[in-house]
Amino acid sequence: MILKTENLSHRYGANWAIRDINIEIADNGIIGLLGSNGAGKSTTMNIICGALNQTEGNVFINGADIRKQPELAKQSIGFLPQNPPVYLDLTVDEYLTYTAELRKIESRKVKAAVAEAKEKTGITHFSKRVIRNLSGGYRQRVGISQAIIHKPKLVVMDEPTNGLDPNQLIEARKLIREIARERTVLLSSHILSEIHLLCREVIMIESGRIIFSDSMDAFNNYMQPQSVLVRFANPPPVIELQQVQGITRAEYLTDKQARIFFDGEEDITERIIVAGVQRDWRIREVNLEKGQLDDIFKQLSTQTIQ
Ligand SMILES: Nc1ncnc2c1ncn2[C@@H]1O[C@H](COP(=O)(O)OP(=O)(O)OP(=O)(O)O)[C@@H](O)[C@H]1O
Repeated sequence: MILKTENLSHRYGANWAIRDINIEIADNGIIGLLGSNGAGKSTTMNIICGALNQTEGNVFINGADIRKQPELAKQSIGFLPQNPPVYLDLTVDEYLTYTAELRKIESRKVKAAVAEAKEKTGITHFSKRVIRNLSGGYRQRVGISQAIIHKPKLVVMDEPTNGLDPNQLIEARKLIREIARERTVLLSSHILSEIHLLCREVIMIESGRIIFSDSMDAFNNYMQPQSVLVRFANPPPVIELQQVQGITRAEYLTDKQARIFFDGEEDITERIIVAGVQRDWRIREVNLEKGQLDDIFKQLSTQTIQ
């Protein structure tokens, strides 16, 4: 097991930020920690990485208890915090050499480790550049370099794609995917589509509790289309629409356009069109509505389905 948390709970003063977070990750790939601002993502990640002491519960990294065997546990984990801890006045080489030493990499192996981390993140050509003079995207790559310099089995990244411009975003996703080929990446985001793009599994956290934890495929089941927007030139009454097999409910949004809800019928558009032709509804437009990501987010946030 690469990561296991047992009933992880933390409070700041009197307020619980997270309660009973249980996570088990056994395989390589990208796992997403999804939650809105203040849901408890950073708290969870900081504890997993040993940067914050939990109030209750346990964290095991590759079998080692982060509290009882911190050095052993930290050999298997790399961390990219929300604000990467890069020293702006150091060059890339100086900074990575320093982090390699912090990671207790043997001195004769430091140079090779720095070179490899730079190569993996595509920053070799900036080796002598002072970090202050790098763009945000490249500073972040330096942050990722320090997170992988000791070749950990698990890399934790707190909102790694936040604040990047569209080009940097594409590059960052590519890099994260490459890094995850040989290890596990646990990354957080408050953006559903980001998790959707990158992750094999998703853990959703809201108000400090896990409300969903399963594969991205299982999550996608919540995004099956459930409604269809239909525009008619000759709109029928709702009651007539509801006579079509599979339609559970219908409502008019304008005098010509209706939102029609259906239940598990894959060929619903065909049925509507056939009925429309038979009954002269004169259908002008049919659009399947996939459950909006934000709707699912709200739906899951208000019910516990784990
Ligand atoms: N140092 C702190 N002292 C007191 N309360 C805190 C502290 N850090 C976080 N909190 C509170 O704990 C809760 C969880 O915060 P956390 O930063 O873990 O959430 P998050 O999901 O990472 O959100 P964000 O994306 O905004 O960082 C929030 O209610 C937050 O206000």
